[in-house]
Amino acid sequence: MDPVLTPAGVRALDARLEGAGLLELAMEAAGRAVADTVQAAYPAGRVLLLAGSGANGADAYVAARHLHALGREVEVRALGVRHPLARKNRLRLRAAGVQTTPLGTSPAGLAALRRSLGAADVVVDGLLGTGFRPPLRPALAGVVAAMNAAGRPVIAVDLPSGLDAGTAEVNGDPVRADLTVALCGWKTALLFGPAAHLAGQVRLDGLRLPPGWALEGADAGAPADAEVAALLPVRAADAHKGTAGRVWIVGGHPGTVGAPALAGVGALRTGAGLVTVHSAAEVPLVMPELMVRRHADLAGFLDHVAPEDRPDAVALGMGLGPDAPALARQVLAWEIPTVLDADALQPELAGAGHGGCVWTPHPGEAARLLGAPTPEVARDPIAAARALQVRYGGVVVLKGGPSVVASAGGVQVARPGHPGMASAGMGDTLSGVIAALLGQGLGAAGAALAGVTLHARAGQLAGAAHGYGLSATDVGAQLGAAWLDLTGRR
Ligand SMILES: NC(=O)C1=CN([C@@H]2O[C@H](COP(=O)(O)OP(=O)(O)OC[C@H]3O[C@@H](n4cnc5c(N)ncnc54)[C@H](OP(=O)(O)O)[C@@H]3O)[C@@H](O)[C@H]2O)[C@@H](O)CC1
Ligand SMILES: Nc1ncnc2c1ncn2[C@@H]1O[C@H](COP(=O)(O)OP(=O)(O)O)[C@@H](O)[C@H]1O
Repeated sequence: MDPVLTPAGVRALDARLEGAGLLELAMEAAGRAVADTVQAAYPAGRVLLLAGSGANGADAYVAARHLHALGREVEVRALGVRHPLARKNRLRLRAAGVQTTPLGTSPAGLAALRRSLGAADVVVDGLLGTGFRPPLRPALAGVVAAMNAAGRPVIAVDLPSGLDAGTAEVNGDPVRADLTVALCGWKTALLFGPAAHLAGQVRLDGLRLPPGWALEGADAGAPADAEVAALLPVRAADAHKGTAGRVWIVGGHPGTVGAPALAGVGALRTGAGLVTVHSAAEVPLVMPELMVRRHADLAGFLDHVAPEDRPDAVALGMGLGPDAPALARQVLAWEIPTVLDADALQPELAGAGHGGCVWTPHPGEAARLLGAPTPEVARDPIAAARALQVRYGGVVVLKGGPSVVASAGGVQVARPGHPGMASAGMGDTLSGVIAALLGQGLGAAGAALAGVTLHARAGQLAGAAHGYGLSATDVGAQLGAAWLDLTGRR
């Protein structure tokens, strides 16, 4: 599990590393990782490294030393040093034979910088990392503008300078990186929204930490594929449809009858043994394996389901219309594993969740549930998911690219899917996927995390064939392959 760290989490980790005498080693590993990335991605040509005065700059000095040792032509332009390890690593760099040039911010200094940028084949941005507090001071804004105008490939150390690590929002005009080497953990800015677009391709590297060190102070965890795969059920050879999970989909309303059908496909393709769609509307039979039942009085039907006839899991709300909250209350009273989606995501259900339920809002629905503007949700999806979980109970999946799963046990950020998934019906499929996993015995948090991961993987597989023409049906068709892929059996 990789940690997702806030700036405060980084400071706490810093203090811990320093206390253990490991900070210098962490910096050495960080700089080396940056140098290796430069070498792998841009193996030839002149490297310009820009070093700030804090530890981010120190990492750049270390990277310069390693690149020099690899035989690369390096130029280092640096601000004054404030951090003791920046001073130490600058001395080491000089001792290794590389002189540094002051990074001036006056018109003459910027002109010199532009000449250096013009002569560089790749630029390393080690100006500002997690110690940056917005807004960017005007003196450095000129430096960043020159970097962006130069059009050279940029590799950022930890995060692009001018990005506030703790938010997905972009203020001002930060460095636009092609690659970012994240150190010791992910940051919100590297994962979500417009901030993440500025980081380019992100790879996590640096010092291997003792287990739990970074996670202890982390805002969230980002699980590896193997950790998610371990959650998936393994079916006995003599399993039958009655033991593989009986799932009900409750949704559909005139005009939105496709939504429950897509959820049904999602459930079938995620291994549910028996899937029945219950609707007040006429739902199309998109797969003959689905059972579809139309009810003139859906509430009355739910009222009269005997406990022994209830399914193993329910997904409710997809295209269900205005009666969704009342119907949700009926099903929640059964206290069986339940996914609540779309029309069931209403503020009046605050506090109605139980330990077996999963709420699956997208940012707009999350904003409605929190009574907050959507940009506030988008700014910090981890905080929003956590707030939703506290208010609604159970487990919350805040959907997006990537999705966040919040439970009483903590918050996890799943792997992202494919941008082609930004199309109608994708969330409906996901609700069926999660319900199928609940029906196969996973707990709510496990089903939510495994569900969004399978769904995202299926999106990637289908996206490779369909690009932006991706449809929820295409994603549904790849769910089985995604399962095999995630478990390494493909
Ligand atoms: N444990 C880990 O994860 C490890 C982390 N490591 C590294 O440490 C980095 C964090 O280092 P850090 O804390 O020294 O801060 P950093 O990002 O260099 O910035 C500080 C400088 O920014 C300046 N500054 C601030 N705001 C500004 C503004 N608005 N506009 C302009 N300037 C502004 C501020 O200036 P001052 O206020 O001092 O004048 C100060 O000089 C992290 O990103 C990673 O690279 C690795 O070494 C390995 C282990
Ligand atoms: N750009 C993207 N990258 C990755 N996944 C995405 C992206 N856009 C949307 N998704 C995924 O697609 C689904 C969209 O859900 P939702 O908006 O509820 O769709 P609908 O209501 O039309 O069914 C979510 O699971 C989300 O994670």
